[in-house]
Amino acid sequence: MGSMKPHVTPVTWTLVVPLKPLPRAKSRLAGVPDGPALPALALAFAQDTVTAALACRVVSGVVVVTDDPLATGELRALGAGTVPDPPGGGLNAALAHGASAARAADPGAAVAALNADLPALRPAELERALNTAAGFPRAFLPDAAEIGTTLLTALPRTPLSPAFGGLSRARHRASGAAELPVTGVPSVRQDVDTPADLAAAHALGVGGFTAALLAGPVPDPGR
Ligand SMILES: Nc1nc2c(ncn2[C@@H]2O[C@H](COP(=O)(O)OP(=O)(O)OP(=O)(O)O)[C@@H](O)[C@H]2O)c(=O)[nH]1
Ligand SMILES: C=C(OP(=O)(O)O)C(=O)O
Repeated sequence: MGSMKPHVTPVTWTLVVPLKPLPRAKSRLAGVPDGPALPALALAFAQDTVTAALACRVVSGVVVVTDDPLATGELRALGAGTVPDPPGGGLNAALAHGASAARAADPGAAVAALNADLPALRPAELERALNTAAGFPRAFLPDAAEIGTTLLTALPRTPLSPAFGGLSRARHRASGAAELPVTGVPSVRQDVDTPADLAAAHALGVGGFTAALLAGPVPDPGR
């Protein structure tokens, strides 16, 4: 006798992670007194993001889009693939290029853009967000500040159509993407742009690369 459970096709995802050249990254963290150098911090965030993403059971691969030579080597060493930015394109062109590269390698790939600044990312929380996203052609997760986006997903044969930057939550919603009805995934939403974000990520628990850089007291954003 057959099971009464509905048949659910498992979806595995190729994640596309954009990363600016490290010397230009994380400019809004510049106010942290006595903090680690910003390029080192940006690399550690990306290393922790990629490590957690590759440990997620529903992630089949990670493609980092970056022009940074140091980050390219370090993230490939973790098991990510890398592609350079298309010339002169900016963030959304980089993401579209990464999604194209993923689908050139696997035409049936489900793809998702994930920010590189999620140092507290937990594989189990990412899995819950992605499993929820499997129910929508295109979907997104707003960032902790509720105005931006940390994750944008597209099922096979659906264009990713990224519209990141600034007030991207409203832009992604207006584009027809579903806002993911998932709660309890703070680590997927906690991007780090400001000293206050860094303290919030630290409270959630950051990965090993970022923790090593932050060894010692966390800078107090109110100081
Ligand atoms: N490949 C690529 N990634 C980008 C580009 N612009 C931004 N990113 C990445 O996109 C994500 C969000 O970027 P932003 O918030 O604009 O930049 P940021 O370096 O995180 O922070 P700020 O310098 O403080 O604005 C981060 O993972 C960035 O590294 C780009 O032109 N190319
Ligand atoms: C680019 C974005 O992120 P950030 O908050 O890092 O600017 C965004 O949220 O669309």
